[in-house]
Order: sequence, then structure tokens, then C-alpha cells
Amino acid sequence: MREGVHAGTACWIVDTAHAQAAIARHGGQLLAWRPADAAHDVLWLSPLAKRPPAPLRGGVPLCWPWFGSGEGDLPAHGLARTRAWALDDWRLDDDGSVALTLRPETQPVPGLEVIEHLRIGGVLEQTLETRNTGDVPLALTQALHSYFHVGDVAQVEVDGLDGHDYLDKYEGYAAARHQRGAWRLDDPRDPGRSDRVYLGTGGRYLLRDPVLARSLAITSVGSHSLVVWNPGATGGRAMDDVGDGWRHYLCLEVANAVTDRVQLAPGTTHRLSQRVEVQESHATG
Ligand SMILES: O=P(O)(O)OC[C@H]1O[C@@H](O)[C@H](O)[C@@H](O)[C@@H]1O
Repeated sequence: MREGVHAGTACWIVDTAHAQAAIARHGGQLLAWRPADAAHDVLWLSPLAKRPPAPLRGGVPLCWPWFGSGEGDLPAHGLARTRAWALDDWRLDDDGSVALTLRPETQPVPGLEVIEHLRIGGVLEQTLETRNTGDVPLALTQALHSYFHVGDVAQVEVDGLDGHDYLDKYEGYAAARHQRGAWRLDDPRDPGRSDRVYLGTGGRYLLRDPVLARSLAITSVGSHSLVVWNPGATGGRAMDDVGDGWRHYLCLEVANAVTDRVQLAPGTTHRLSQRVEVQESHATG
């Protein structure tokens, strides 16, 4: 564990026999993670990413304490991703993983305390822990906004959503739609793009990528919603920090979003977690 620079941004760098990773001070944002035996980076970081104080496009931005548009002048996806974070503590576990605890240098919301726990090894574990330190109940929406690196988003499939309802941002989250089969970008209802919040989800997802010849197994705890976002060609090119990069990522965001709100009574804690494992496809023949 050392301090360094990754993609031009001040980071904590993990480099062990099991994995490499970079976590930005800006937003406490995991920018890169790659198990030692993985052939490709697991996370996508835009080559066109803006610099702090702008949000960084890629890795795992922390959307907190709200997901999506802010009220009035408040920024999209909350306050955590543009704050400076501090490293509280780190340790090397017996299995060779590095465990880190981070928190914003200044907590952005009075009465709420947010802490990020990361465990970096052959498997990634990430938790956003929120405690209501005040004396009134507070509601929270949030997401681990993972940009997963894929070979070609038009060729991947996501399991774990069949039979679930979703709300579509392109429809103002107005009407529930029903998913049949695996998620694909070429879904005939809304082809070539996706901005959906799947509800009542079970927390087990598989992102199958035939081009990179691997699958990513994602499990979540403390979440009953999954955001699936890719802007497609037209939408991507309209975003100056995405451009043609839209083809190389899919956002699968374990979340508490839209109707999946967390109600935090005074003195209580909520944990939103994900675990990500890379399953390389073995060559045949
Ligand atoms: O550009 P931002 O604020 O990082 O948001 C990126 C995307 O984040 C997703 O979570 C939203 O569902 C999309 O609607 C949004 O475009």
C-alpha cells in the first residue's frame, strides 16, 4: 500500500501478489482493480475522464446520500463522489488481501456518517456503511456505480434480472416494465441503450462477456435494486467524457434507488455491499 498517482489522479495504490488496485482521494473512488490472474482490467476508466473537482468517469463512483438528480441546485448522485476522502486504516489480511477503511475528510451531511470499506484481493469486496448519528429519522438512496470493463457492450448479457420489474429513466421512471430473459443492449423495446432501475432484485448477477472470454459474478447485500446503464452510441458521443468509450463498459450499480429507499432511524446503520469475482472462460480444444 502506497500513495501514488493513477491516470493523473492522486490515489492509494495496492500492488500485491494477488491484485492491483488504485483508489482516488477524490470521492474515495476505486478507479482500478485487477486480480493477478485476470487477463484484463475489471473496471473501465474513461480515457476522457475529467479531473477533480469534476466527478471521475469510471471505476466505482460512490453515489451518496442520493442516487440520481439532486433537488434544486444539488448535484446528481449526491455529495460523496466529489469530496476529498481520507484513509482511516488499512491492513494486510492472512489471505493476502488488503483491507482499507476510508471516510470523507469532512462528513458532507450533518447527522449522517459514511464510511467505505474495501477488501482488495483476487475477489473485490466493497461496502458503503451509513450511520444515522442524529436524532431524527433520515431517508437515503445510494449506489455503488460500477463501470465494468467489457469487450463490446453490444455482445454481453446479464443474468439475474429475468422476471423482475424495472423502471426506465427514459420514461421518467413512470411505469413498471417486465424483464424477460437476460439483459441485452439490443432489447427490442429500447434498443441500443439502457437506463433502468430493476426492483426487488435478488442480489446475484452474472455479466457474461464473450469478447473478453470471462464472466463477472456480482453479489450484493443491503440492496434490492440494480441500475443498468449504458448510453449507447448516440448518448455516449453526446457526453464529452464518454465519446466512443460507451462500447467498452456496462454500469451495473448495486443500489438503493428510486422506490428502494433506506429509512434510517437514529442510531442505526445500513450497509450496502458488493462482492465481485472474475470467472475467466477456459479455452477449449
Ligand atoms: O453523468 P453522471 O452524473 O455520472 O451519471 C451517469 C449516469 O448514471 C446512471 O446511474 C444514471 O442512471 C444515468 O441516468 C446517468 O446518466
